[in-house]
Amino acid sequence: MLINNAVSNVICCLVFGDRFEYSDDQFQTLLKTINETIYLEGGVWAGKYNMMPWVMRWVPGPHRRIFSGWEEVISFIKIRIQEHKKDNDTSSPRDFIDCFLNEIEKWEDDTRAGFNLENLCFCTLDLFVAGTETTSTTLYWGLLFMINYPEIQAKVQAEMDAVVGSSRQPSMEDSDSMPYTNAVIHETQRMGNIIPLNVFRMATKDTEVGGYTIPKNTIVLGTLQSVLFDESQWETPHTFNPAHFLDQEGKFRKRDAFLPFSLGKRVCPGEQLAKMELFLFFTSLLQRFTFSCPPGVEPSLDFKMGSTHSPKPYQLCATLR
Ligand code: HEM
Repeated sequence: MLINNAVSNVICCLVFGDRFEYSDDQFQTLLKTINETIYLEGGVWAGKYNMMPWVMRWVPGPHRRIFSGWEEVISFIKIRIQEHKKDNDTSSPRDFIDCFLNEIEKWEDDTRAGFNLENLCFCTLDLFVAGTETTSTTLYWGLLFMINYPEIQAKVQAEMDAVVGSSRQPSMEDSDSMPYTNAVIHETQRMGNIIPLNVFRMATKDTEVGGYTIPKNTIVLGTLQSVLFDESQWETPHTFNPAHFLDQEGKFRKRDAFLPFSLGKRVCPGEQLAKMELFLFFTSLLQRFTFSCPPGVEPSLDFKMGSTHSPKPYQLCATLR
């Protein structure tokens, strides 16, 4: 929960202009709701609902919690928007909501521009949820890989000690001097494969792709798992191997098949922010702590599959370095 809250605070500052304390029970409950709802959305009950909504609407089951879950998050956002409306100073926007409110005012005569309160609510929801869940889940994978592969963790820490030391915090400027750590973070994203099926999209017009015709309104899934584990692209696709991102001299190398953020027009708009967060959180944690399995517990890479592919809850020991 601490990592989830810390990560969420980054996007909360940008969107709501505020962070939430680790002791804020209401916010902790909201994070749990987001977590559970995203899990349920990828489950079998949600699948049944999508196939037969006219029947499933009346059938009891966990799929009903998906609706109440999002209602809870939307209510939270609506309250924040109302608060912003009360004290928004158009000459000095504080955050995403203020900027959007200014655009609503600017475009009030043109309804086609799309700047209205409903869109503000759903754009805020997208940024808040996407910015919270994905980066947290990637960090859970990162720490899980570190307790499964302590020798890799030791190499990251050795690089950290040489480049950053222990008296200051790591910064993005250190990133280029830390190829091994960068390779480990990239390999975490590849093997963590947190959005294997990508986000569902729909063809807006008849389209030709690779000789196939995709009629208008067809739902399209550009699966990311197929590239992240492509046997023609990766030397050891099913093994956690930071060398995938290192050349002969140990320098960082980019790979064409590294597409956890997808690509094209709908590529993740949070890619750059997420990359910064992953580097800063991961390095700050490994600078201060060594992570290991609790005594008597066998390390495992068990996962659960909802809308995201995430590790099953696990315990770990954090020993101060
Ligand atoms: C490790 C972290 C992240 C991963 C792996 C990730 C991955 C993705 C992927 C695969 C998509 C779908 C792209 C497509 O449809 O082709 C997406 C969409 C999106 N992401 Fe991220 N994301 C991450 C972090 C973030 C962050 C921090 C934000 C917040 C700024 C964010 C905001 C969004 C939004 C708003 C969309 C929907 C964009 C649209 O509908 O056009 N993501 N992300």
